[in-house]
Amino acid sequence: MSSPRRRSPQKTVTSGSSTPKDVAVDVPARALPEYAVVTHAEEETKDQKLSPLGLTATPSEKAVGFLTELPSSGTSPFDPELGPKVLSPQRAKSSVLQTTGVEIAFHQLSLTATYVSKNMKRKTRRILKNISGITPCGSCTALMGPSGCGKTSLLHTLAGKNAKSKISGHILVDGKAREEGFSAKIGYVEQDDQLMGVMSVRENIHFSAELRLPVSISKNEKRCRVEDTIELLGLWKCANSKIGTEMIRGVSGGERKRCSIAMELVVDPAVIFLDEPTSGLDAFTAHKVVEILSDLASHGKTVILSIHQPRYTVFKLFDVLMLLAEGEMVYQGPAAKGAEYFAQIGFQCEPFNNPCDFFMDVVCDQVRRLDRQISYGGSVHVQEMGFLARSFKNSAEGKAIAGECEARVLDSGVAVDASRRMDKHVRRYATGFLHQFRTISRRVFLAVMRNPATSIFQVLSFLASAVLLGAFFYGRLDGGPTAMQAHIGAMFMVAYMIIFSAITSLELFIQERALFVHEKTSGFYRTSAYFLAKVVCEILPTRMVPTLFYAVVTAYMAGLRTDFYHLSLYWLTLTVTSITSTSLCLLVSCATSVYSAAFMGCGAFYIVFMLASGFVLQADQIPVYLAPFKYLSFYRYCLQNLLALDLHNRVFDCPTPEELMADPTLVSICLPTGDLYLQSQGINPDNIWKNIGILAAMTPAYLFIAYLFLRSLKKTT
Ligand SMILES: Nc1ncnc2c1ncn2[C@@H]1O[C@H](COP(=O)(O)OP(=O)(O)OP(=O)(O)O)[C@@H](O)[C@H]1O
Repeated sequence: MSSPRRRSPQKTVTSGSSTPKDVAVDVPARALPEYAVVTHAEEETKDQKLSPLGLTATPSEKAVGFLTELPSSGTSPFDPELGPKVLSPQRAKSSVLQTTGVEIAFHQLSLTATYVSKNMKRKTRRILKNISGITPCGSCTALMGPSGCGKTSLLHTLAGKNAKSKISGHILVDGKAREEGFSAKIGYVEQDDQLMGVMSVRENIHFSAELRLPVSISKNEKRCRVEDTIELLGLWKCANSKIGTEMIRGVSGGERKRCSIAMELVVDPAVIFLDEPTSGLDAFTAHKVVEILSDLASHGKTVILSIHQPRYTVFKLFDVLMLLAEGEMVYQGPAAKGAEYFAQIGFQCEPFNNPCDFFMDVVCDQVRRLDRQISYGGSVHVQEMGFLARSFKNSAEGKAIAGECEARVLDSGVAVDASRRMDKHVRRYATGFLHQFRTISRRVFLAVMRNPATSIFQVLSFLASAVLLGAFFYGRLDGGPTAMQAHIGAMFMVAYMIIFSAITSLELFIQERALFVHEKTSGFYRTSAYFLAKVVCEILPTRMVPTLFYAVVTAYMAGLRTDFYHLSLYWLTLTVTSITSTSLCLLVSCATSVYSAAFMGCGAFYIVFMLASGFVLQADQIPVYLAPFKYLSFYRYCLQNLLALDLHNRVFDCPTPEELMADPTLVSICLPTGDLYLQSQGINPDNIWKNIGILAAMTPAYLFIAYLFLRSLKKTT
């Protein structure tokens, strides 16, 4: 695509196919939408319109001023389906459209991230540079700009989701500092849909309602809200369909996105933030999604979204456009007036060019030239650097916005930088710990049951390995001359399989990590409630039940002791070992989001614990500095128990020297009694409960460290 041509300032917009390319004519833009300035007197009439969602608009409190020029209603010239629909009056009273939006103003807002560079040096980077802006109440504001210009960072900052970066400047909500509990008033839709794949659309929305609506709202009312949201977003056809996972076919991309919006809308927020809600959607679906958002704005909600180069029919739906480049504001105002503004500063939009493509060409061209000059080591020409940002700052529009923002800050009396301190308190939970724990537990339990990887495959894989192990040792664990070696080998393998099978749990948490971070930062629940529910409803049952099958099958097939005492202690030892090794996996998966790193980390721990167990190398052969691992080795405690249970009071028929002479294949480790072997390894058969106690005590220690890691998980910006 060619670079946009910069010309001397003109106040007109070129238009029409018959107009020669470079001639400016005085006609209103051919494809720019008609805009109507809304006054309070007209508002009543405007609010009677039927929106594309089919709702009768509720009175909205549109701000007055240049930013309130809202698109007039009307059928899209491009899409006949977008015309008004007639609906029953009941739907006009949707329970999720009760809260009207708020105005968000930000003044001199800067964001500086600290990060560790490739050469391990601590560096800082200014992502947003002293920008000011206003998103009026009941408007649909689009943040546009090239990749990396700071759209997501601005969304995060306004939503109070920036946990690590340094923020300076002011953020005002309806002219006041963001108050405690601001997060309860907003909805934030991430770029990647954060939904529970094994749950249905309705269940996902219900989960959000259960946790984010106060307990004072009755269950019935919550259900009504869920149904209203489903109705409003046109999700009734797929309401009972699962979202979908790698193994379960689910709903379409557009339905997923609408479900994500529904999860936020169900709490009736005043503001909805959306990070690139159309990414990955086809043009028609993207249009439908933005149409819904625009409609929510016309019903009073404040909608702020980031978007990449939308097509014109989508662009027409935006009320306010904020164009960013390199962390600076290069245009802000009515979306329809963008082309006019750029013409004023010398960039002319060609006839039939999509204004969005044009804006992006202008901005990207500046960024490209900057990049080129920087990468060739040349100095950046002062005129070019920040030309667009400077032009906007000096323009009448830019000055008007800066003036408005400053006036709001002065009126509010909020001290400088107060917003950063306040960010720590914007999150407040709508429900208590017990309610959160119950609701999350229900979801975790359902997810475990519905996910074949945690339910049927888990049991089948334990059964399969038990049958295989049993088959190898079938008939070998008698009291014959070679049996002792077989007994030791069998116990060694049983412990090995139980410990290494825990690695399957790594993936489960890593997959859910982004969902957890989203829900945590959106104020769904406390980390502790989530963590406890995960341990009680996922880790415990998915380890206890399969190990029961494993214990029974291996004991009977291999010929271990199967009386109640021995079998139950055998199962208990395997269960606590499995839970402990799974806790270690959880710890590692909380510490890193990279699956291969977590796999290697866990594998390394298991190997070290095996080597330090005293069965591979004798205890006194382990280097002193590695000796502490002996005490942490759950492999050691598990194997000691398994051997004690199997070999204590067992007698072996060892070959005599004569028999060995006659049949050299009988050469093997053989002691006349199992107790002699236990003694040689320093295993006390009376320590079975002690070992189980030590294994059980390790679990909370690992879980506590995992919980601390989980608590520290935050957004990276
Ligand atoms: N924690 C951080 N440390 C260092 N740099 C960061 C951090 N967070 C964001 N950035 C950088 O800040 C810039 C803006 O990031 P941001 O995600 O806001 O851009 P964006 O406009 O949303 O991009 P895209 O459209 O590609 O999603 C990027 O160059 C990004 O690499």
